[in-house]
Amino acid sequence: MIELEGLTKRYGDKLAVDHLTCTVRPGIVTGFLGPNGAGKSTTMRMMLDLDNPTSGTVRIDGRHYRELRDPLRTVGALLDAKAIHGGRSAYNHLLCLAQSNGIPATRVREVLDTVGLTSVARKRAKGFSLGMGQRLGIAAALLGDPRILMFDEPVNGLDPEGIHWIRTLMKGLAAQGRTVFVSSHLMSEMALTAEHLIVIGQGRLLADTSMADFIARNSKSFVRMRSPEHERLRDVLSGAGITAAPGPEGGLDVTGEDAAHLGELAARHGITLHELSPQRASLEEAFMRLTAASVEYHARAGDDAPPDAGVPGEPPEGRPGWGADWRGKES
Ligand SMILES: Nc1ncnc2c1ncn2[C@@H]1O[C@H](COP(=O)(O)OP(=O)(O)OP(=O)(O)O)[C@@H](O)[C@H]1O
Repeated sequence: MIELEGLTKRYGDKLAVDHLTCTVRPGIVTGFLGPNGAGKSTTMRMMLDLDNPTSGTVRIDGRHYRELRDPLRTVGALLDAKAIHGGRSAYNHLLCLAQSNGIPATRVREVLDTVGLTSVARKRAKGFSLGMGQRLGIAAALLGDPRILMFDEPVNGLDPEGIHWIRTLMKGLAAQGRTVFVSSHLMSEMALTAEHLIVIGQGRLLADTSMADFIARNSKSFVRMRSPEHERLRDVLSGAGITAAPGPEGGLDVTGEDAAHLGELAARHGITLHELSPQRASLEEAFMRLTAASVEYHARAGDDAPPDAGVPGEPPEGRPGWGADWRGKES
């Protein structure tokens, strides 16, 4: 378990991490999300005692990192896969780590095998691809067979097979009762991997909740209906007190009603439906809604607008509708 209490880091005027209090629990994969510059890496560095907090504490299984007798056997971390001695072979890199931490050399072969680098174990790390470097970093994190694992952007540079492999690995480690804490910008991947989420923006805690709850709270779902009898369908819905917003390709988007009820209503009036599909928001949409106000680096010309958040006729809370600025100027 990792416990943060009032964790704060200030760099000059910049408050990189702002009174962060949360707990990363064992037995599940916890995702760590935040826009660029939100303070994720700074938080992870402080967790590993690589950076001193300005105030607040981090406890690893109840202790400060520097009080751990065998840190590598307690916490394994992948922070920066490029932080290796390029002239050393993968085997020697891991052997050095093992020897300086009282870990038997036999473990080096085991972790090389786990990450699929056995065939290149004697090759110098500087010739490794990005994905191979990530695998070597993961091997180093696993070396001490630790109860707690932290991965900063572990899927960076991995191909689809590699991404699938690390997802399975992380879920397997969590299923063994370990604490697994992982940051990633790949939302679709995070949605498949993490059960719990900690989301920060400008150093502050924005959410600490289950994946399902996070998506449900930060997005709205609706039902998309399409019919060759568009006008009749709209009249029937309206007659039943149901408001439908125009959707793409002549569809009608209805919020606040379940698909079965809408289907039955259409059937009672003999209306043919070509589409009756519940639309669930994705983690990416929910994340962009929640963090819109705390994004530090915006792209120009509105490229920071969220994708169609799927909420008919309604802009994300706290921000104008996409194109509102342009429409305002035109009128
Ligand atoms: N050594 C440093 N000196 C000064 N400012 C720093 C330092 N390290 C980080 N920062 C600032 O602190 C803030 C948080 O940075 P951090 O790298 O922790 O964010 P992040 O969430 O990991 O971002 P990304 O997703 O882009 O990796 C940023 O504004 C960054 O510029």
